[in-house]
Amino acid sequence: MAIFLAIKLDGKKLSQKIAGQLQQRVTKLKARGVSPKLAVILIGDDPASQIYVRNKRRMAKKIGIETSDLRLPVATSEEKLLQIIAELNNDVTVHGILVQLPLPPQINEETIIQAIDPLKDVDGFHPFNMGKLFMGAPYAIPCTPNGIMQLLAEYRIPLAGKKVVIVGRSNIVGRPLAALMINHNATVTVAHSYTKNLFELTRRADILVAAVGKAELFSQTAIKSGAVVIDVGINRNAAGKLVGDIDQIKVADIASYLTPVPGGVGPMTIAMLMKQTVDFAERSVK
Ligand SMILES: Nc1nc(=O)c2c([nH]1)NC[C@@H]1CN(c3ccc(C(=O)N[C@@H](CCC(=O)O)C(=O)O)cc3)C=[N+]21
Repeated sequence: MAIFLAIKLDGKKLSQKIAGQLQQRVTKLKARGVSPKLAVILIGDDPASQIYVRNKRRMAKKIGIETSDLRLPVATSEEKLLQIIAELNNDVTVHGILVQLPLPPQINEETIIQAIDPLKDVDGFHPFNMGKLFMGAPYAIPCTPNGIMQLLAEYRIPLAGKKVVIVGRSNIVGRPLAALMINHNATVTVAHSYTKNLFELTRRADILVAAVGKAELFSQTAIKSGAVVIDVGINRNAAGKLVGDIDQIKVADIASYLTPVPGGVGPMTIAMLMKQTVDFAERSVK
């Protein structure tokens, strides 16, 4: 039996390298009188969103991107949020707008996403941007899928003709990642909660992406020897420890490459958010 000791796909390290490159671009922009600015709106206290906000602010500071974090009470009305978005859309000093998901039940997610100016939509969730992405001509790209693609490129992992299985069909990860993988000539299968014989399917993947939010769901029997494994999950296990959707210790013995949790996809999501903000700021002066 072939025993691989998986090579770590180090998102933390790559995110720091990207931060260094962005720092230089920001310096140039500032010399031209443009200070890249990202506006973040957080409603309520979703735990994953809290981690995101904290790490985001830290990386923005390091790069020199201005952030304005707006924390609103859980009871905020849809009307109020729409009014704030309209102000940010019209504010020429703001280059990127991000509304943290999930939203409380009184606010319609689709209405909010459609209210954001597509040209300031750093998440890439607006139907304009999703449509462009699915047509193979993206403008803004959702940050987590983009981070995964950058990580695979950094480690020179080929995609053309590869069997990619994505587990999870969310608008944030699964669907846009499927579009990106198709654009890179992979053969893509998207699995979800109705998929039958899930592990039989995942065992055939050259590249497996787990984005279901179930602590350590995938172990050795779910993975082909030598597969590339991407763990998008952020879960707490019974002991309260931060774990992914992959049983990391067991899968490290058979995968060829594996993203750790933490330090894999998470930091790449933030790096891509920063990159997209700088991209938008540069486009505003070109
Ligand atoms: N509109 C919107 N866009 C999002 O992209 C979005 C969102 N809403 N809502 C919440 C989720 C969650 N999310 C995370 C991103 C990075 C880390 C992250 O930095 N993870 C570190 C955690 C390290 C630590 O524990 O501090 C890591 O994996 O290494 C976590 C969570 C983005 N999301």
